[in-house]
Amino acid sequence: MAASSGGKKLLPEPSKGTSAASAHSSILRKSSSEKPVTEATGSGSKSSRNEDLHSVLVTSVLNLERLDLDLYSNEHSNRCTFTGTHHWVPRSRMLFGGQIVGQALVAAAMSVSENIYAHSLHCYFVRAGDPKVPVLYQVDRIRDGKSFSVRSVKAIQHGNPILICQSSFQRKMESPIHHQFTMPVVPSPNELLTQEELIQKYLRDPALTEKYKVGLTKLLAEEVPIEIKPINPPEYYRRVALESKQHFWVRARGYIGEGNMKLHCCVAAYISDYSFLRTALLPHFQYKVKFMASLDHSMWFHAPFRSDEWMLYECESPWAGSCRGLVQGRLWKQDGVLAVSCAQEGVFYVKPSAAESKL
Ligand SMILES: CC(C)(COP(=O)([O-])OP(=O)([O-])OC[C@H]1O[C@@H](n2cnc3c(N)ncnc32)[C@H](O)[C@@H]1OP(=O)([O-])[O-])[C@@H](O)C(=O)NCCC(=O)NCCSC(=O)C[C@@](C)(O)CC(=O)[O-]
Repeated sequence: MAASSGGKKLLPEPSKGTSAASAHSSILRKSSSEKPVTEATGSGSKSSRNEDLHSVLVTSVLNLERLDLDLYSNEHSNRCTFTGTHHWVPRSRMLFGGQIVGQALVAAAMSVSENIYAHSLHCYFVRAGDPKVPVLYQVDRIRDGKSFSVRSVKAIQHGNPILICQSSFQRKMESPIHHQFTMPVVPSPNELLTQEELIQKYLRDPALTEKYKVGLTKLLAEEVPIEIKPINPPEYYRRVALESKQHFWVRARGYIGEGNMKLHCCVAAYISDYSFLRTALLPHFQYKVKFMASLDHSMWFHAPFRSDEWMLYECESPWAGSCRGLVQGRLWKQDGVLAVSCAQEGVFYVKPSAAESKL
């Protein structure tokens, strides 16, 4: 059940001084009781996706259990992970950064009132997360002002912080000052293959070497809870220096439903870390990664969006050096509205790669 784990309803904590009764409904509960939504266009046509399907990101990966005031655990979603509902754990075997960021935002959002929304977050990944044990999320209520509230969340494992995340929430406010860049012109999602279809296409290449067949088959077996449609994906076997830019359409698998902006922000936090850092590696095909990890992750939420509808993820890396790389991203709605901006720095330790062809 999206709204509870172990039977406990996940209610945002009553802000101090107000009774639990006035606490707002869980940031998860609304989505599970919502009627299935029609497709992205909202055209009222019957959804072409399975209407009983809930996004696994909502029903487990971002589903926290309340242990005490401002203290949560992801044990339930971890249990799901260990009961075979596999969630994406990167090949680096560290706990996926996007999952910890998304869960930290869920925990922070449960401590603020319903009528204010996340507008930014800034995190540091200070230790590698252990996918084999639960994560505790400790929320510190830094300040509640008239228009803004600030929270600090510590994600803890084995008694040590693995992530520190500051987030800020704002009451809805209108302003005459507004501008945004123009969305890049790219093929629409229905003109493109999914990541899985692309891998199937590569695997049908009779000239592909066994080694790459094994790697691609492993990639295909990963149950990534995100649907991805790369735009102009590099030819898998071509070994050329590419510009440090990539675009792909992304959306959460399954539906989440209208109107639960806090939840869509948490899902976008998960999605934004997928393949983000690799943008900085695109020009450097002649090196093989020995170790790679995100050091920090920042997001700014500009306008309402649906993380279960196709969004264009525009990623670029303006700089890399000193074993670090900076990546910046923009999530665009299909109607051209800039919904989210992201930035992240990562650490890379590399070695020259053997100049073997994949064919
Ligand atoms: C970032 C650190 C590691 C810094 O912490 P630190 O203590 O300064 O770490 P370090 O620089 O001393 O070395 C850490 C490890 O890097 C390797 N290493 C070290 N130097 C070299 C070298 N010259 N050449 C090759 N390898 C090297 C080596 O394995 C070493 O491990 P150790 O030997 O100490 O057990 C720490 O703060 C940390 O682990 N933070 C958490 C990072 C994290 O978990 N990020 C989120 C997950 S990563 C992610 O989700 C993105 C990803 C990976 O999925 C991207 C993607 O897949 O697309």
